[in-house]
Amino acid sequence: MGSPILAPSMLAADHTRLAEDIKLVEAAGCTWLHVDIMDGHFVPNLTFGPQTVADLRPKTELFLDVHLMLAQPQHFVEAFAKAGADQITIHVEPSYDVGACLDQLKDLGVKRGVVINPRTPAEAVEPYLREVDIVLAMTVQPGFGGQSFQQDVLEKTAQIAKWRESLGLDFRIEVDGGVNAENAPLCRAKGVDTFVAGTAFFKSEDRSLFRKNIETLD
Ligand SMILES: O=C(CO)[C@@H](O)[C@H](O)COP(=O)(O)O
Repeated sequence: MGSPILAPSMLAADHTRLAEDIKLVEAAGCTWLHVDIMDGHFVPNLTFGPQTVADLRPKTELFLDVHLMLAQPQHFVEAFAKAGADQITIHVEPSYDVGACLDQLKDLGVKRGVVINPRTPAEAVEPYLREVDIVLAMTVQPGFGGQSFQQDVLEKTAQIAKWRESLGLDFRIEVDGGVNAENAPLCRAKGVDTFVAGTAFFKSEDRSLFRKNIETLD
């Protein structure tokens, strides 16, 4: 299991002043930024496009963890990779060739991962474990920030962590949705090493302490 990393979610930032809010992420000592891309089809909301990522790229050295919540991600991975994403994650639920899209990501030279929704079984990511840098288990139904953490998802992270160990792999396991300082230790105990937090990070009175609390979990 990797050392814990906090990835603040840009969804919870002020969308009219993203560059300034990213400085809050940097000032807290974070090294990652989670960027949610929504298409209004796979999820009932809209967020950012490749241009947003391209405009942010020269303004920060944060590792851009771009989560594509798209019905047809294969048509957009190149644009986001060229815009400067460091890592791109794609959902397994929509109808498209996930393996081929992971191949596209490899050719584009970015880190790559697969994502499952709360009600999608862990077995859905099993075929891809040897290829990915990260598996993201959503702890809320994707589409909106500020929802309640679904603790039963941790049974899946524990299963995925078992596969990671038995196969001798070193991909990261990430959770996203309702993550806070209270539930992060529970996640850690179930194999999680990457913690996305939107509301809990941006609303925190001491963001630096919030980061330290996550990134010093055993
Ligand atoms: O992908 C999503 C929501 O779909 C998340 O990344 C949220 O941005 C997390 O926000 P909080 O639940 O931490 O407020």
